[in-house]
Amino acid sequence: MAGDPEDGMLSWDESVFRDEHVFEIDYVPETFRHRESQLESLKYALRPAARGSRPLNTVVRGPPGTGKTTSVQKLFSELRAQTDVRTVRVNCQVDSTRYAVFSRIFEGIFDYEPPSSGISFKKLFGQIADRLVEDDEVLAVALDDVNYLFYENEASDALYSLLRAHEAHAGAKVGVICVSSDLSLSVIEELDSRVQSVFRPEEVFFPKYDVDEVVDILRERAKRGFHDGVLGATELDRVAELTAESGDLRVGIDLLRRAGLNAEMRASRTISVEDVEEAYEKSKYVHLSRSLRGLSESETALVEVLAEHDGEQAGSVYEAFHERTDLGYTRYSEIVNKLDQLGLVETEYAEVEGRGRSRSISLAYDPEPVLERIEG
Ligand SMILES: Nc1ncnc2c1ncn2[C@@H]1O[C@H](COP(=O)(O)OP(=O)(O)OP(=O)(O)O)[C@@H](O)[C@H]1O
Repeated sequence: MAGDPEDGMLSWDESVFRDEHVFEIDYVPETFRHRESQLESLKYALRPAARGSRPLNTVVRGPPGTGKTTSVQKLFSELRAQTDVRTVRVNCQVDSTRYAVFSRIFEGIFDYEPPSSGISFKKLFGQIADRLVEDDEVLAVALDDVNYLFYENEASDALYSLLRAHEAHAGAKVGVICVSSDLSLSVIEELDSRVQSVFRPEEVFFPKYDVDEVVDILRERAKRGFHDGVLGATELDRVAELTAESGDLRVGIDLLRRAGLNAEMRASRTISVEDVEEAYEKSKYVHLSRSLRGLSESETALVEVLAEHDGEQAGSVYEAFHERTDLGYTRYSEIVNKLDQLGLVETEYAEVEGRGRSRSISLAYDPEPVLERIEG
């Protein structure tokens, strides 16, 4: 009977979870191992700020889910706790224009949002810089997922303003950490030459974790999140194997949570390999879900049209897109480029008899999981 501790079954008031929150996306882990050298390099770049000087600009690159954001957040919170350095992290997936980036910085410095209308960029920028000079404070800005600024063609303008802050406003000390998870993007080369001439960043690379590192990190997480004995070594190894396939630690964390829920569904006190395998059917799409969440309405519309017209000619895709959104070919092409850079679609130029070169577009995923996530 359920509830009898002898039969390994969970009763209603029991759970496999000690603390389910540790498997949530925004949880900042207490233990953060295997990123020692990257943290050292970032500290080196930020150290001048602690002395009241401008920090070194830095470009951080690495595939998704390799601890880039967590590293920056850890160091920023240390700086806030121990120094007067101002730190602002901007999520460029959400704030993907120069104006939006500076609005977020304004909010970070003044603790309230800038007026939503009628304030020019110049004024916004001026108020931020004046405040820094007045308070004699150094500002460290992390442009997280900076690749999104590139997709919107806003990266050069945003960086140019940040990098030249001290010229436009004497005494303003600003350093920038650009974080990119798009390895096909060479951050420095893609910037305008006027930006390149003032941008000589330190570079820090975050490689994928190997299987042993994943086991080590997830074991710790499981210890905090599950009760003793819930996750065995074999099951943990399977989770790590599946995680290392993509290299994204988020997959592993999501796997642990879902496998735990599956075990509870069976009213079992322990997670089985089947619970893990079943969980993977959903967890393997963690990256897809994240990419879809950051899309605008018209970008989502194109993904949806592609999923519905899977395998059809580019021409009919454009027509269906135009019908749904009323947008023209130029905007359509721009969106295709962005989805391509995000890895959501694959494009290929091919000779079409009698019509010259044309671009074929296909989804990088099966249509069903894509549609499920858009509709859900
Ligand atoms: N060394 C580590 N120890 C413990 N947890 C980690 C470690 N590295 C990453 N994580 C966890 O993995 C998840 C993803 O990490 P993070 O967001 O820092 O990755 P990222 O490289 O910034 O990813 P993206 O480029 O997709 O934004 C987070 O939940 C974080 O807590």
